[in-house]
Amino acid sequence: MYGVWTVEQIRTAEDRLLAVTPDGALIRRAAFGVATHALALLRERTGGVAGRRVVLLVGSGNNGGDALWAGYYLRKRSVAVTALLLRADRAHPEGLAALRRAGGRTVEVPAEGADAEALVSGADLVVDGIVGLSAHGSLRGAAPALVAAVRAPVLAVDLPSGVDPDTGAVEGDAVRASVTVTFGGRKPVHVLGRGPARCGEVRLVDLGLDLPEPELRVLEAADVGRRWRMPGPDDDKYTQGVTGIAAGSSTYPGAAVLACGSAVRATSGMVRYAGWAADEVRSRWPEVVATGSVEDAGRVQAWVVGPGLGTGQAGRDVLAAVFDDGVPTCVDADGISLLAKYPELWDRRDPDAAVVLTPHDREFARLGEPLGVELGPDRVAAARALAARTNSVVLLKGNATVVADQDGRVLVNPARSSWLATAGSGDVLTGLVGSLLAAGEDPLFAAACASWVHVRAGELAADGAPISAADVLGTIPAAVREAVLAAGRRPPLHRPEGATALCDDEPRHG
Ligand SMILES: NC(=O)C1=CN([C@@H]2O[C@H](COP(=O)(O)OP(=O)(O)OC[C@H]3O[C@@H](n4cnc5c(N)ncnc54)[C@H](O)[C@@H]3O)[C@@H](O)[C@H]2O)[C@@H](O)CC1
Ligand SMILES: [K+]
Repeated sequence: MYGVWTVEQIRTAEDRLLAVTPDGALIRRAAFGVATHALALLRERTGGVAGRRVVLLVGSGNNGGDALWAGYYLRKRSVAVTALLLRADRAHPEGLAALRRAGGRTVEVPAEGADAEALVSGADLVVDGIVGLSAHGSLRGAAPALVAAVRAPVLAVDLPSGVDPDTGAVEGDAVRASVTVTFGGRKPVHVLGRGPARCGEVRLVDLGLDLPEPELRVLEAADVGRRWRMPGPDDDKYTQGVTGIAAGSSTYPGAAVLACGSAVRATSGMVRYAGWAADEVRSRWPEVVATGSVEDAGRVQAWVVGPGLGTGQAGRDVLAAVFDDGVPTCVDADGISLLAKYPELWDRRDPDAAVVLTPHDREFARLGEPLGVELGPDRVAAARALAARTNSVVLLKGNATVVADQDGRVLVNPARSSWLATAGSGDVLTGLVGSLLAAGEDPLFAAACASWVHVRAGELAADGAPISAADVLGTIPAAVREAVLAAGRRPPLHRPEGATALCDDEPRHG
């Protein structure tokens, strides 16, 4: 798990450190880190560094100062450095002097006697020091044309210019980097919105900042693997948590089949189905105990309700019956629309039983609007507000998934590809959330671990080509296995000490 700090948190910590460090020491520390990563990139892409052409795009603040100082360090390694000054009158004076002293070339933009765009397109590496933490809005002035002329990999200083530091939003022209070198701690731009796609690989340079509790956290494979419920020698199908799925209809049986399948694949606990698609579920997943109604379903430790349920009276009755059961519940899709349409359903909910809501943007708006919660560009704030207002965990789907709980804790799962944007994908996610809730997981982590496995299973299934939601079901065990192994956990085979451990569903020989 790693932390993500807001721009304000980082600035406060930087100011405290600046007050007790010699003038310019911090910026040189940051710039040295940039230069180190730039050298590695050059070596990787061109096989060397001496004589390679690096162009610095330099804006008016300390971000440009970082780039200029990095240029100074690159000159020490005989790199040919040209700084394009977008605001020559406001370029960082010490950085500029240092680069010139070391033999770097500086060109004012618009360039006199030099074609700035040609310089950019002839570079082996471009360093983006246009704007950093003080950025507002998209690229402007000469910057868009220069950025469009780039042919080489871009190393972004702190963040890709043009991307909003606190939300990752991109509203116009913005840099697309191969590598982003950031300082002190990761910021929201590195994990939210369009940020991850624009940042490329994010590398962190330690500045020795004394940081508070992070605003957001990101789960990694090992965090998910540490929490995943694995059967022990005393477990049976009931003790691992029974997941109930109330989804699908005669019109939409697929939602039921997918949600059941994902719960079946995610844990070895039992799965019950209640609804109008019992025949379809049984024929696809014989291990599911399928009945026609929630009342007949038998005991479950958590419910999934909503996908394919419809938004009429019949769906309303199903949601009411699920709430009456008083167990942790994941409400998705039509379930969310039902809550928006029949707000009195909230009264049926046991306030002590966790609810996880998994809306996409339109469902969020439908539910949030009457409650006075708007979905603006700050998706973290929106998810937090809806979680507090509904006393629930809110998993807001999107390019980055934001999971917030009623206490203000937030976990983010940045997307690494977009293959999961396919029909039925949400049903798979819901089944995962339900199975983790049934296993007794903390609802915030149930939602976030489900999202991690969902994204990873999608990546494994896609492997560079389009996939169906059913394909994602197939790779859930591989994603779980990856997480469990990353956590260094022994798969549950109960083999004698010293024997090679295999996961249960790996082929065994001999
Ligand atoms: N505070 C510190 O000691 C440290 C700061 N560091 C660097 O300093 C950066 C922050 O520097 P600054 O606060 O000076 O500000 P920036 O360099 O981020 O921005 C400078 C100015 O650019 C202008 N600007 C805003 N949006 C723009 C846009 N879209 N296009 C063009 N210009 C725009 C604004 O007038 C802004 O004040 C960090 O991102 C980091 O790179 C690092 O050197 C680490 C240490
Ligand atoms: K930048």
